[in-house]
Formats: sequence, structure tokens, C-alpha cells
Amino acid sequence: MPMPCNGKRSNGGDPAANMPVAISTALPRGPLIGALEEGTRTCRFALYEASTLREVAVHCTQVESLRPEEGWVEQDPAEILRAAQECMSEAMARLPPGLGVRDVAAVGVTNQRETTVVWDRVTGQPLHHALVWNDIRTSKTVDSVLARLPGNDKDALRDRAGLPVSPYFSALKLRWLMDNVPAVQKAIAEKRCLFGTVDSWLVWNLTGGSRGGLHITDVTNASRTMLMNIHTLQWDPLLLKAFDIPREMLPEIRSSSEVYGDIADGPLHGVPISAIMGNQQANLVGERCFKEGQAKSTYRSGCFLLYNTGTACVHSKHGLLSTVAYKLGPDAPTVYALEGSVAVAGHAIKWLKDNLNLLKDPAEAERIASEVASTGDVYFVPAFTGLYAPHWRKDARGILCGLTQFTTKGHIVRASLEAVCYQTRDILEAMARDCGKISTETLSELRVDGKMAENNLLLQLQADLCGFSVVRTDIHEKAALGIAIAAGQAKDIDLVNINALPPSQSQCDVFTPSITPEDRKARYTKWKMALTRSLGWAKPSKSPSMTDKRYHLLASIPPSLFLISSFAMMLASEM
Ligand SMILES: Nc1ncnc2c1ncn2[C@@H]1O[C@H](COP(=O)(O)OP(=O)(O)O)[C@@H](O)[C@H]1O
Ligand SMILES: O=P(O)(O)OC[C@H](O)CO
Repeated sequence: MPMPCNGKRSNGGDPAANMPVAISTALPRGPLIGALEEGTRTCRFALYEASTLREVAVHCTQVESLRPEEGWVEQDPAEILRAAQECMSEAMARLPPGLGVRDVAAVGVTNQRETTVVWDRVTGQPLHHALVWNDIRTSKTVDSVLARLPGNDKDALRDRAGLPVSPYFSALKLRWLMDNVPAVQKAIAEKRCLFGTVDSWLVWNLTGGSRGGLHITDVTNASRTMLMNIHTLQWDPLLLKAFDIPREMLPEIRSSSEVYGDIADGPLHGVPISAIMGNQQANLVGERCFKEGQAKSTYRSGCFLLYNTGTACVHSKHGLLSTVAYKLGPDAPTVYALEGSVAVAGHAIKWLKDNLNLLKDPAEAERIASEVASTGDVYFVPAFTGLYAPHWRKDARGILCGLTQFTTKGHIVRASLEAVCYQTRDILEAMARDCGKISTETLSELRVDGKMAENNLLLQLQADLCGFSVVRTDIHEKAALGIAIAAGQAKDIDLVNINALPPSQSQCDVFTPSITPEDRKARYTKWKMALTRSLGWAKPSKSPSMTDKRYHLLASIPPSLFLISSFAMMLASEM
């Protein structure tokens, strides 16, 4: 069971991070900061009182995902925008008496990352549904790109992008749209096509759309496109060439915290937008992981673990992503993170519920898994869409192994929880190898949040299977807080040292390891055996189709010459 630490635990030298503060019972006062949080499933707008970070008004709505084919995940960009506008209008309508738009000092936007939108700059209409981050239709596009890289190496572009070639990232999704959607091809030919991640789409529309909206993104979102140079923080000519993407359709890259422009219409008319960040980076800020070596893990449908590496961009040699954590101002230092993303975490529990009918509600997972003392040697690798970090195997598929006639649903549910823990351990092992810095002591800074983190058994298993303490400050994610901090900073409103939680909630739970190192080692070894068996199930076809003319052209270049020749072409074109 978790051990409540009553706010007394170490907080990594950040004394304010968990300090209980007196909660004001006074009527809320301006200035207020607005946080628009556009997640994959939920859109939410909250208004915070800047002096206390009290949430004074909020509205939230769901955004539907469409799954037209296996592995395809889409959202309607118009629906994303409508949801954002509804949330802002409803939250403004709920402001306590005496508060109004004049009290809102700034709005920040945080969003699901990688999800790719293309639209017509003249009509303002989307040219296709957004391809959502976990859509894997671009598998063949990946094969085509890999076929042209030295040694078919998915890491060949890592030095520049910080990322492996994978269906996860926007460049692949944009390439697919350009190859397969005539409306996109036509709009590009007519120079009317704009590309953006969800932040760009929202900010362009909120600041005026086709009547002069700002076409911008921030460094955190741009770092997930695979088109930005992670060192220069600019679109990289070689990466653009590798994916054959015209520069003019891309947004301008800005810092995560600065006044970009004002909201053009609606109840927040005239309020400046002053922060943009991808949601996992905003979460890192909201968790106040400002020091090198601090890390957070968010357990939702997927699981996202970010480890602050300070101003050093650590290039992972073990399958992690190098990403921009934040740059809180045009002249502020760029802070980087290593990230491990797990595609399927809580989603496996949803699958047990929806597809196998083993649960009525995800919350039942804890009770059912607790009915058995172990998984009975059952291992579940939920590689439904391949494996993300640190393996990056799109050919992996889910497996359940070690079944016997004695296996019960308790064993399977418990194995599903353990799968999240083992995948997290895989990431932590990779981080340890990349940084050589992670120790039990620094990992006392692993802060966990997310809906799935309300499962006590999951966090106990996490502590057991990793061998360090897991600290749950609160299950509520901190992305909205993080973007409020960034938006406030651009307006010289310092929110960093304000604790947003009432004292009763600011207590945290600590889960400490309760199994022997031998047991831990034996179980992890078995997990790795299971993982190996999941690989290579969805083999790519022998000759990946080349979906655009450019691939035919470049396929004739020997892979080893590809990068060199691209450089040469690039240099020549710049002369
Ligand atoms: N108590 C729980 N135990 C295990 N899994 C849970 C629990 N509560 C939620 N989940 C799972 O975690 C995920 C988190 O949900 P949520 O944050 O609401 O989802 P999303 O990432 O889709 O927005 C869901 O996929 C759900 O199946
Ligand atoms: O909206 P979420 O919480 O599922 O987050 C999605 C991530 O940003 C994808 O990288």
C-alpha cells in the first residue's frame, strides 16, 4: 500500500514544489491565466487565478477519434476547433461575478503532439482529417524512407531530428497526406496548403484564420515533427529534403513562452496567446521538473516518461527520443529531455474491457488483479501498434504467453498492469545507459500522474519491478498548470512557486519496492523473453510500394551516398 508522506518528502531542492499553502477563501481576483488543453480524447479550458493558481472556471468536452481502417486513427480538425471554442466560451460564461475578459491576462495552448493537420490558407478549410499521433498507416512510407537511408537505418537522421524514423512523427504523416490525397497535392501546387500540429491549427484559427491568423508553432511541438533541427531549432533543409516537404507550408517556430498575438474573436477577444507547448512537455513544467535529472511519467492510454537533461541535448544510443523540454522565452535557454513513449498502457486495460469483456470498468482492474498473488507466469506484451521506445519495432504485435489451464482473468489483468511497468523499466534502463546518471536517488524524483496512476497496485508493481520508490503527487495531470506557468511568464507573472493544490491534496503517496532483487531480475528476464517473441509478427511486405515519384528517383542513389548527396544538393541549391 502507498505510504502517505504528508508533503514532507524531499522535493529535489525545489522547496515550493510541495509546500502546502493557505487556500484563499476570498472571492477570486484577476489577473487570470487561461489554459487551453487539447488532448487526444479531451479538450479542456481552465482559468486560473494568477495569485493562487486556483481554478476559477473550467469546461471540458470530448473529441471523437475515427478509425476508418485497422491502424488508422483520425480526428476532424473542425471538431477539434469547435471543441476548443466551446470550452473557452463555456468557461468564460462560468466566471464568478465581477470577473470578465478584461481580467484574463493571457492564454496558453497545450496539445496532443505529432497529430498532423493540413488546411487551405484561403478557405481556412481542412484538406483532410487530422492523422492522429498513434495512427500507423504510414508504415509503408517509413519503409520507403528507410530504403533510402544508409544501411536502412532508422536512426540515420537522429543527429539532426533527435528521433528515429517511425510512423509516430508528423513528417511521415504529412508525407502520406501529400502522396495520397489529391486535395493536398492540388493545394500544394497552388501554394495554398498549410501544415501544422494541433497547436498551429488552433492558434491560426484563434488569431484570425484566413483573415491573417498566425501560422506558428513552438519548439516543443516542432521537435516532434522530425523536420526541425534539434540543435538550431529551425526547420532543417536536409530533413525537409529527405521527406520532400516544401518549407513554405510549415509554420514559423517560436519559443514556448512569448506573446505571439491576440485572440481575434469570441469571448476572449483581444486576450494575448503567450504560450504553446506539447502536452507532455507542459506536464513536465507543471510537475516543476526544472532541474536536470528530474523526471515524470504520465500514465494514460499511452505512457510518457520525460527526463530533464538540462541544456544538453543527449543523443540517445538506446532508443529514446531527444526532445525539446521547454524554452520559456525567445532568449531563454533551451532545455532538453530524453523521452520514452509507450504506445499502449491504459489502453490495454480498455482493450480488456471493450474487446474481451473481462472488466466492466477500468477501475475494476485493481481489484481483479489483486485476487491473485502473481500473474502465474503469464506475460502480456500489448504491442497492438508495434512497440515504441526504446524498441521502435513496428513489426511487433501483441502476445499473451505462459497460459495454462489454471490461468484466470485475474492473472491476465495483472499481467496487463505489469506490462506497463516492464515497458517503463525498458525506458528507464535505456535512460540509465544514455545518461549514466540515473540512480535510485535521482529516481526518487520520478513523479507519476495520469488517470491510470490512481491504480495503487499498478504503482506498487512499478516500484517492485523497477526497484525504486514511485511518488504520486496527484493523479491529475499537470499539463494545464504547465502551460499556465509558461503563459504567465511571458506576461511577467510568476506562477512557478505557487502550489496549485489545496493542502489535503498536496500530500503524496510513496510506493516502495517490496520484492527481492533476485525476484525482480528473474521476472524482468522473463519479460524480455516475452518481448522477443512479439517481434517480427507483422512483417513488412518484401517490396514496399514507392508511393511518390521522388522515391523512385532517390531509390537509384546508393543508400551510403544518400546523405552525402543530399548535403551536396542542398549546398548547391543554397549557392
Ligand atoms: N484505475 C485504473 N486502473 C487501470 N487502468 C485504468 C484505470 N483508470 C483508467 N485506466 C486506463 O487508463 C487510461 C487513462 O484514461 P484517460 O486519461 O481517461 O485516457 P486518455 O489517455 O484516452 O485520455 C484508459 O485507457 C483506461 O483504460
Ligand atoms: O493527448 P494525450 O494525453 O493522449 O497525449 C498524446 C501525446 O502528446 C502524443 O505524443
